[in-house]
Amino acid sequence: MKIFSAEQLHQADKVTTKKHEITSLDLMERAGSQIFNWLHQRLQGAPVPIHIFCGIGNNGGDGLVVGRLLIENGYSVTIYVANFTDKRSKCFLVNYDKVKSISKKWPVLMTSEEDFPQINKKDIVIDALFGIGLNRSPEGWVKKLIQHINTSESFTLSIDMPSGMYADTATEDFDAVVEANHVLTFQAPKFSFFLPETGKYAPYFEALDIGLDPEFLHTTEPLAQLILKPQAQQFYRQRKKYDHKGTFGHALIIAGSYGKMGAAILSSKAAFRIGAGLVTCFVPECGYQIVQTAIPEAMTLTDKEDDLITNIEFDIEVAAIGVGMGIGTKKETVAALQKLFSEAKAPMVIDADALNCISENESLLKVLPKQSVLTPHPGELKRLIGDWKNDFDKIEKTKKFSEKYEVVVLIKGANTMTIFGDMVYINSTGNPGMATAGSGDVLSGVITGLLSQGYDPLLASVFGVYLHGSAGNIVSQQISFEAVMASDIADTLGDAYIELFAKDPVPGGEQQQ
Ligand SMILES: NC(=O)C1=CN([C@@H]2O[C@H](COP(=O)(O)OP(=O)(O)OC[C@H]3O[C@@H](n4cnc5c(N)ncnc54)[C@H](O)[C@@H]3O)[C@@H](O)[C@H]2O)[C@@H](O)CC1
Ligand SMILES: Nc1ncnc2c1ncn2[C@@H]1O[C@H](COP(=O)(O)OP(=O)(O)O)[C@@H](O)[C@H]1O
Ligand SMILES: [K+]
Repeated sequence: MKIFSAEQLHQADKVTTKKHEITSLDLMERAGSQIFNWLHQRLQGAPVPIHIFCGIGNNGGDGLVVGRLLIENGYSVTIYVANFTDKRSKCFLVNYDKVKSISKKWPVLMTSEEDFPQINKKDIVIDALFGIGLNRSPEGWVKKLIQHINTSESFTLSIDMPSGMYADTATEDFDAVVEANHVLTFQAPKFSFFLPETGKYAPYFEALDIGLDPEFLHTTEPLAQLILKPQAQQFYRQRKKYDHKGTFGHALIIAGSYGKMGAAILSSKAAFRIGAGLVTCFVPECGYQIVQTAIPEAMTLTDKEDDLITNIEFDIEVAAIGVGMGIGTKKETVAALQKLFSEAKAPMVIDADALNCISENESLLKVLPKQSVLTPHPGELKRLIGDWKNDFDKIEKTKKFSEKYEVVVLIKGANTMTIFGDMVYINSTGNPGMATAGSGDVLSGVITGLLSQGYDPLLASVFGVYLHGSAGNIVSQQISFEAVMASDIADTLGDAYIELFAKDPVPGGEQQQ
C-alpha cells in the first residue's frame, strides 16, 4: 500500500474533483459520511455525549459533516469551532450553514480558554481541528485546547490526522498534538503513523477509501510502501516438484564467541526454518559441540581460535552469508571481517557486532560488499550513521548511507523499515513481544535463508522482515507477549508461511496497528 505525502494527497484531491466532475463538497460529504458510518455502527444510537472540535479548514469541514449526520440520527452532539482565524475554507462555510439549517443552532464558537467545555471521561471527542493542512505548530489557546482534550481521558477519535502532527515531516511541539485513541484517515495512512516519535499519537488507525482518482494514485511515486499481507503474498515463490536441497542454497552463518554461541544457533535455526537447503555454521572452536548438539541438521566449521573468530576460512560453495551475531569486536575479528568482505562472493547479511566493527573501523566500510543487507537496531544504526535530529532525519541519513555504499539498510523496531537508496518499505507485522534477546539473530538468519533460496537482497529483506514479524504475532497470540523467546519466533516461521495464504478473519485487519 502506498504512503503519500500531504502534498500528493492535496493534489489527488484536485485531480479527483476535476476528472470525476465532483465538487470538493461532494468529496467532503463522502469522507464525513464514512466517519459517521464507522461511529454509527459502533454506537448504535447510544446517548453518550459527543464533543466535536472543528478547525476552520477542510478538516474542520469534515467534522461539521460528521456532526450534522450524528445530529440527524438523534445523537447527543455539541459542535465547537476553534475560531483562530477568519480565513475559513469554502467547504467549511457551506457545512457550517448546513449545521444551522438542521439543528436551528449554530456551533459554539471558541476564541479563548474561557470557552473550553467540560469533557467527562466517558464522553466521546471527535478531533477535527487540523488535518494534512497543518503548517505550523498550534500555539496559544489552541495548543491549550489540545491539552484540554488530552487531559480529559475521554475516547478521542481523530479525523485524518491527530491534530498538531504533520503527515510527512517532523513534529515540532509534542505538547501540541492530540493523543488520539483511534484515527480514521483518508485514502492511505500517513508516514508519521509508523515512526516511533509520532506513531504513539495514532496507536490505532484505519484508512477509509474516499475514492480519490485511482490513476493518479497508481502512477504517483509514493514516499514509502506499506507491506501488508497482499504485498507479502506476491513475494512468495512456490517450490516445484523436482526441486532439491541444492535449489534452496547453502547458507553460511558466521557467528558466536565464548558465552554467545546462542546467537549462532538462533540464526542457523532460522535460516533452516525459512527454507535454506543446507546450513553451515562457522563458530569459534569452543562452539563445535554446542552447535552440533543444538542443531544436528547444520554442519559446523570452526575457527582455529577457541573463543573468538579470527580467520574465516571455508572451502564450500555458499549461496548466502549471514555474519556478525555475537562475534564481538576484537581486532582479530575485525581482521577476519576485512578478509571476508574483500573476498566473499555470496550475498551477505551483516548484523550486530559486525556492524559495530564497521562503525569502529573505517577500513571495513571501504570493502563493504555492494548489495549487502545491513540489519542494525537503532543503537547500531546510530553508531553507523551518526545521531539524528528526529525520525525523518534518521530516514534521510539512512537513505544517504544506503546510496553511498549501495547496501540495503534496515531500521529495526516496531514497523521496521527497509531502505534501499530512495526507497522505503514499512513493515506491518510484529509486536512488543519481539523485544527480547536474540530476536534480531533470528531475523538475520531469516534473511540469509531467503538470500540462499535466490531472493534478491531487497526482496529477501522486505519479505524476511514481514515473515519474522508475522511469526512473532502468531506465537505471541499463543503464549503472550511476555513469554515470547527468540527461539519461539524461529520455531513459528513455518506458521508464518501458512498464515500468508490463510483467509483473514478481519479483512484488512493488519492495517490496524
Ligand atoms: N485531500 C483529500 O483527499 C481530502 C481532504 N479532506 C480533509 O481536508 C483536510 C485538509 O484540509 P485543509 O487543507 O483545509 O487543512 P486543515 O483543515 O488541515 O487545516 C489547515 C487550516 O488551518 C490553518 N492552520 C494550519 N496550521 C495552523 C496552526 N498551527 N494554527 C492555526 N491555524 C493553522 C491553515 O492555514 C488552514 O487554514 C484533510 O486533512 C481532510 O481532513 C476531506 O475533506 C476529503 C478529501
Ligand atoms: N515493539 C516491537 N514491535 C515490533 N518488533 C519489534 C519490537 N521490538 C523489537 N522488535 C523486533 O525484534 C528484533 C530485535 O532485534 P535486535 O534488537 O537486533 O535483537 P537482538 O540483538 O537481541 O537479537 C527486530 O527485528 C525488531 O524489529
Ligand atoms: K484532526
